[in-house]
Amino acid sequence: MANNILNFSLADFFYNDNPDVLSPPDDFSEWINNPVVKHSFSFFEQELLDAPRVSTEILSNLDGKRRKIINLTSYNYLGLSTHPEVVQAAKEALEKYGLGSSGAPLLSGTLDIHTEFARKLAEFKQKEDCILYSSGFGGNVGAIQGMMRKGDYLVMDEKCHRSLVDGGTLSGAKMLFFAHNDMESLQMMLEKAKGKRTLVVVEGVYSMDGDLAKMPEICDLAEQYGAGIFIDEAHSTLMFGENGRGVAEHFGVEDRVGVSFGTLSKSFGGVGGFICANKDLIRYLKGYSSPWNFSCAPSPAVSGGLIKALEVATRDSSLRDKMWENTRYMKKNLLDMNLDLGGTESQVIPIIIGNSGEKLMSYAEKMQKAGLFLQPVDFPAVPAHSRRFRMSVSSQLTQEEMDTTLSIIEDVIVKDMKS
Ligand SMILES: Cc1ncc(COP(=O)(O)O)c(C=O)c1O
Repeated sequence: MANNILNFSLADFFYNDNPDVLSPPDDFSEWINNPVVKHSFSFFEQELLDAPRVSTEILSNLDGKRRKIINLTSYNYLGLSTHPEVVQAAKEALEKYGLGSSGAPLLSGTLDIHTEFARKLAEFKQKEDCILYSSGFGGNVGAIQGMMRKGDYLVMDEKCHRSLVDGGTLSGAKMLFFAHNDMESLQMMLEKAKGKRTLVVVEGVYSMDGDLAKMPEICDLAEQYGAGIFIDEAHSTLMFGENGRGVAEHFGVEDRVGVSFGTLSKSFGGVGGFICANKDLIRYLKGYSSPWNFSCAPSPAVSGGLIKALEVATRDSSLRDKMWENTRYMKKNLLDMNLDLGGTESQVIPIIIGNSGEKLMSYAEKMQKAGLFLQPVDFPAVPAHSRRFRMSVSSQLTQEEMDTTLSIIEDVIVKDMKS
C-alpha cells in the first residue's frame, strides 16, 4: 500500500518523536545559552535592498555588492502589489483612514472598508460570508483553532502548511496526517476518525511542490464519511478556475467544500488572510477565533488596495492568462534541460537538486552573482533528499528575463549536474 506516512516525510519530521532531529537538549537553560541542532541545515542568509518596483526585479546585496537581479521567488504572481491602480487605491485609503485600524475587529477595528472588502470576497468566492484576518498565517490558525475542539478529528494532508498544523495543535483536536494526495491513506485516516466530528484539510496548490489536491476524490471520500472539507487556496486564488476562484472551482467542486481559505499576500499582492464559508460558521469564528478577536483589524490602506486588486484581477483574465503563458514557457524549457520539476501542475515550480545542501547553497550563490534570485529551500522545510529551488512564475516576467533566467540555470545547475 502506498502509505509513505511510515517512511521519512515532513510529517515524521515535525510531528513524531524522532530524537534525531532538531530536539533541544533536556537541559533547557544550557540550550538557551548555547543552542545546537543535531542535523545540520543551512540558511541562505542575505539582504535584499529596496522595495521592488516591479515584482521581477530586486537589488541584491550579496558580498556587500549591489546588483540588480531577476526575482523568481516573489509571490506577486500577477504583479498586483505594484499595479498602478492598486497603489493609487491604497494611497486614497491611506489618506482617508490613516495607516492602522487601531482596534481589534470586535472593538473599534472594523471599518466600512473592511466590511466592503469582506462582502466582495464572499461574492467572489460564492459563499455566504467572509471573515478577514491581518495575516494569512493567522487566518489558518484562527479558523482551525476556532472551529475545532478536543474530541474532534482533523485529517490533514501531510504537506499542509505549518499554519494549519499550528491551528490544529491549538484547537486540541486529534490530528491524523494522511500521505500526500494519497486517497488510500486518506480513507484509512477517515476510518480511524469514524463517528467523530471530522474536518479534512487540504491545500489547493501545495506550496513546496506546486501540485494540486485531488479534489473530486477528496470530496467523495469526505462525503462518504460525513466529514467537512477545508481548502487552503493560498497559491490558487486568482490563479485557477475559469473565474479565478481557485482549485475548487477548477475541479467544479466548490459547493462540496464548506470552508475556503485564501491569503492576501500572494496573488493579491498585499497582506492578510480570509475565510469564506456559510454565515453561521463565520459568525461562530467571530466569537471563537482568537487571531481575529484578539488582534488588530487589517490596515485600511492595505484593504483599499486589495479591493482594487480583486477588481483588476477579475475584470478580465489577461493577467492570469499571461501568468499561465509564462509558466508554460518556463516549464517546457526546464523540462527540455532534463531538470526534475517534481509533480508541479501550477506556477510554483520546484527544481529538485537532491540531498546536497552544499550544492544547493553554492548554486544559489552562483546564480545570484550571475543575476538571478532563486530562493533555495533546504531541509527541514523540505525532506533532506529533495532539497530544491522553488520558482514562482509571474505574469510580469518579460521574454528577455525568462530567457536570461533559463540560461543562468543551464550554466550553473545543468552543466554542474552533468559534469
Ligand atoms: C499554503 C499556505 N497557507 C498559508 C500561508 C500563510 O500566508 P501568509 O504568508 O499570507 O501569512 C502560506 C504562506 O506561505 C502558504 O503557503
